[in-house]
Amino acid sequence: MPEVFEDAPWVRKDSLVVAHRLRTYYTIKPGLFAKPRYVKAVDDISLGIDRGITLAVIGESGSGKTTLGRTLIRLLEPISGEIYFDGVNITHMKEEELKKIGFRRRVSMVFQDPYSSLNPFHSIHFILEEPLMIQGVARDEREERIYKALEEVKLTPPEDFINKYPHMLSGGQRQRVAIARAIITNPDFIVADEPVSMLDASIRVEILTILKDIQQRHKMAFMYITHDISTAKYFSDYILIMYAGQFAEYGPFRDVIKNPLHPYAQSLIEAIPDPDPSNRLRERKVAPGEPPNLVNPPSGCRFHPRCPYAMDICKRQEPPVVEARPGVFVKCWLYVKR
Ligand SMILES: Nc1ncnc2c1ncn2[C@@H]1O[C@H](COP(=O)(O)OP(=O)(O)OP(=O)(O)O)[C@@H](O)[C@H]1O
Repeated sequence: MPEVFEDAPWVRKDSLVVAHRLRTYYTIKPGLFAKPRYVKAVDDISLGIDRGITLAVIGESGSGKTTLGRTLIRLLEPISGEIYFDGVNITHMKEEELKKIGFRRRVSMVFQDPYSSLNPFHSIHFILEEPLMIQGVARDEREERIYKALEEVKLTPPEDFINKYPHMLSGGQRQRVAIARAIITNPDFIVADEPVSMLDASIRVEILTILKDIQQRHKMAFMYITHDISTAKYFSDYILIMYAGQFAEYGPFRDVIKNPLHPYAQSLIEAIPDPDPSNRLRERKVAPGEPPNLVNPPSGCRFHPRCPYAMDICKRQEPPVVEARPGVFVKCWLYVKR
């Protein structure tokens, strides 16, 4: 049996990407002499992602998904907890060390906005060549890899695209270039942060299919961040539902979607549009109210002010994470045997 963390038994220690009790806070200084305050954007998250596996991270806007993704690839430094990548503790490594161990080559990110993520003054050729030059890849090999990456994202024939500039491409084509740039260094782990939310609905599936094909062909670990569960179904193996910077529910994707346990997960999943027209008038329970302020989150369970099942203990004490069904972990007092 692979070893798991005793206090986070859903996380295998030998996964490619491991986060253990991760906390990332932003510091805000309201004035020169005022005491700093902290936005608890990621507050005690543990997860593991294996090679060839996609974890969908779902939650409302402001729930800490982007902060989590950026922390895992060390664009941010956590204030506590640990991050392991391929067995190496990278939690507080300096940039030079991260480069030295090849971490920067082995991870990459696809951002939400294909309009601002590509430098408008650089040609597609340069955008794709730059990461390879930084790595010291020889010229002939660079050309070969640029062509291959464009073919992988189905921008073919590549000659039609390499000399173009981002403004000459559609939103979908730009996002394909962003994906090509993300995969050109052959990473082992990709964080895709809402990669299709700014694209026209008609091309979302196409882009998601490209991502899925690439992820499977190269057996990458993949983190797909979205607030839209219906897009995650295209390729997610596991799902982590976050609420207000914290863990709500984790488990196999289909299992959780079919039978969510956390009241927040239930309200999110109930809110997915139903393709069956006969169900369109069915009432859907979306949790009323707003997500909390993460500077001063509610006591106890952070979801209690919006929870239809809130009990006294939920207001007073933070719930532990328990295995409510085999393989499905929930941070909710409803499932704690007392
Ligand atoms: N640089 C920053 N400084 C201070 N607070 C920040 C910063 N970036 C994000 N936050 C806050 O941290 C919390 C989590 O934000 P984050 O962007 O990680 O959430 P998210 O779930 O990805 O939301 P979205 O889907 O809107 O991007 C929010 O309250 C946000 O306002």
